[in-house]
Amino acid sequence: MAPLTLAGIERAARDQLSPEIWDFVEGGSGAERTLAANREMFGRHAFRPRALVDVSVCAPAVDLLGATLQLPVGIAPMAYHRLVHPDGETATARAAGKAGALLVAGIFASRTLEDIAAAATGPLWLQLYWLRRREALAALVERAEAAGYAALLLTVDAPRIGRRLRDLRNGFAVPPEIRAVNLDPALMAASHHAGQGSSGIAEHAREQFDPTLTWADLAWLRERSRLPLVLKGVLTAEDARRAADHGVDAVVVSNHGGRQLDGALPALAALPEVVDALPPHIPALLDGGVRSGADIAVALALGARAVLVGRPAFWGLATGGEAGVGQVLDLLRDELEHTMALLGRPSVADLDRTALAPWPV
Ligand SMILES: Cc1cc2nc3c(=O)[nH]c(=O)nc-3n(C[C@H](O)[C@H](O)[C@H](O)COP(=O)(O)O)c2cc1C
Ligand SMILES: CCCCC(=O)C(=O)O
Repeated sequence: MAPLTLAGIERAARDQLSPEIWDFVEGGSGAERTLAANREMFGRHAFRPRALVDVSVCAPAVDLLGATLQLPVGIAPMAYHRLVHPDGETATARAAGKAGALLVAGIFASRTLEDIAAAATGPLWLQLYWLRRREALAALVERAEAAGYAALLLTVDAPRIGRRLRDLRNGFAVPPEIRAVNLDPALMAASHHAGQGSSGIAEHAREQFDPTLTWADLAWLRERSRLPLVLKGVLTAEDARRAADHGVDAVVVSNHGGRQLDGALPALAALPEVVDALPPHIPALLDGGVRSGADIAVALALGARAVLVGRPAFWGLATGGEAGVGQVLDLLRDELEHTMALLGRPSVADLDRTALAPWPV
């Protein structure tokens, strides 16, 4: 029987992957408090269903940066999809396209930007980290534009890599056959060797990520590209206002799936203050702990335009390649439509804060 929940797909994925790769995918930083809290926050909300509403058609489509998403879901940027399946990002792209979802390809994609774009049939964005080697970034931006990427997403919560204790214990390094093929191998060498008490990922970031990045640097990206700019990793009203002041086109409310600052606000808890601080024309997306269609409904009701899912896409990819990612997205769609119907809110426009109450116990 097909899995009935994402948790079922998660269990199957665990059986497929080596313990080191499983820990890299599932793990958070520090005591994993933020990782756990991302999930727990969804349980703090109760739905306030309305009766006697015609719900014969439930339509979860939304507009995002000029495109229509049939499903208000994107696949969060994740490094190295080939860690969990030999097809990697092209399989993810095909599945996202079929489901009407967005794919955010990562700067550390293990397939070329051009191959991913060729496989994509829906909206596609490229995620960037602020590399010291700015000419490598400039080259990626140029390639992304030429290949038809629709937006650039800059991740701003990772001036260095969080203390991911599982990876440190495992001495995690990216296996040599899996490569960030869009970057010069010399730039990526550190990722493939774990130093004493470190991980390849952490070493690589120490060497290559530029922690001097500030708001003033956004102009550099703007000068090189006319693509919309999205910031990922905004958790406060202050930063939301600054993003708006700097002409950012959208933000992702995110703590990087609990992998960066442990103890940081759960993403869902930060969402209302960010939404309230942004002018209405700048959408906020949310990621971290979204594991069901009901979770998506909660995020939309609190003002998110769409959500991103990270780990669940890897569970699907690990268990069934393109079809597995498709299964994850189809399940999310079924659950979301089901929630909208029983909640008496058949369109996304009906999903507002009146749909929720604090869980009463
Ligand atoms: C294995 C893995 C790799 C990731 N790689 C990146 C990355 O390269 N760039 C980035 O901005 N975020 C990265 N993230 C964070 C995701 O984009 C996203 O913020 C997070 O996974 C959302 O939480 P969720 O996994 O609970 O859905 C990664 C997350 C995971 C699990
Ligand atoms: C240097 C690769 C970082 C990938 C990442 O962002 C993550 O694992 O969360």
